[in-house]
Amino acid sequence: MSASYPIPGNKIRLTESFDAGFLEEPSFKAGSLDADGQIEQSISTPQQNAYSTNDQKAPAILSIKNFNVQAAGSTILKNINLEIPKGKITVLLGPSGCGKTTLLKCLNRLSDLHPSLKVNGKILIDGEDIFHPTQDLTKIRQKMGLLSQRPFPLPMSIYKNIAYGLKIKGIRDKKVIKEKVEKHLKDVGLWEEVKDRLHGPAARLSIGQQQRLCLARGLAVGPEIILADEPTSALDPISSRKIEEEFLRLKEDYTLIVVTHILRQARRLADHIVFMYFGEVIEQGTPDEIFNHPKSDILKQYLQSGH
Ligand SMILES: Nc1ncnc2c1ncn2[C@@H]1O[C@H](COP(=O)(O)OP(=O)(O)OP(=O)(O)O)[C@@H](O)[C@H]1O
Repeated sequence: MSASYPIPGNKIRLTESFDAGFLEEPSFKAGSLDADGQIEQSISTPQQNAYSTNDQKAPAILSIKNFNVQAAGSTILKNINLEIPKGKITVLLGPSGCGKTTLLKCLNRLSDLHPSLKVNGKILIDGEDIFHPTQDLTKIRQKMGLLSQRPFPLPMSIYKNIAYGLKIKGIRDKKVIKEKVEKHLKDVGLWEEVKDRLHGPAARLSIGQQQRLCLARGLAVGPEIILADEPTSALDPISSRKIEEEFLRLKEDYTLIVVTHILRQARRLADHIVFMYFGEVIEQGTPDEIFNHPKSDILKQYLQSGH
């Protein structure tokens, strides 16, 4: 894969776990920080702080204000100011290592799992700062569920995977659980495919089906916002399109923030696109603004590279 723009250093992978329903991953392991300071590079293009020229009527569900993340003296995210519109799909776009995943994981405070990350600034949901010391972390994570790159169904039946999410929400009534299992499987377009084997192991589903199951389990927790980190990267094209279709339907009831570096996926999904580079927001706007009228040279180069 060649690119005509410098790719940010990316020697550390994030593979941490999340306790509230969307995924159960192996525990976090951090390697050494890229020492060459590339991510300290400053971008000359000014950041646009308002979200979209065309989306300005959509209320913001999430406000990110003067938000910075540092690790070992290097800047990973620099002065991020974003308003995430409610009931829309916001896509975080940018080359590998530009900080998309870090930003996504700060939104539901998975950053807490990385003592090396120093965070400052504010992320407001319903007017409350999620980093305030008195915040209830469980509530934050219930509001914002994360769907990861690869599906991690729990080692139990399809039915129990969803029931697990419902139990996190405090639902115990068996009749209600049964109804909601069906509802959430329908929400993700999986019901017809699994209704005759609900008590079979989730692990026997295809990877694409497992990803939709994890999405359904996350929905059962009752989030307002769905965070998705390259949710189709492990899937074949047909399964990927199914996830995209479900996302487009889900935005009627939820706000989605999706990390991708697949340009065509961003075009298909996004109401609003945030282009990031070296830890900064370079440009943001509607797909038409970003793809047909890019302003900054770096975005133009990125689009030309086809990544
Ligand atoms: N816990 C951490 N400690 C130190 N550095 C980190 C940590 N987490 C991420 N980084 C660094 O921050 C930078 C941004 O990483 P991040 O995973 O957010 O980028 P990304 O845009 O999501 O990349 P990709 O598309 O490859 O997933 C990288 O250089 C990465 O090495």
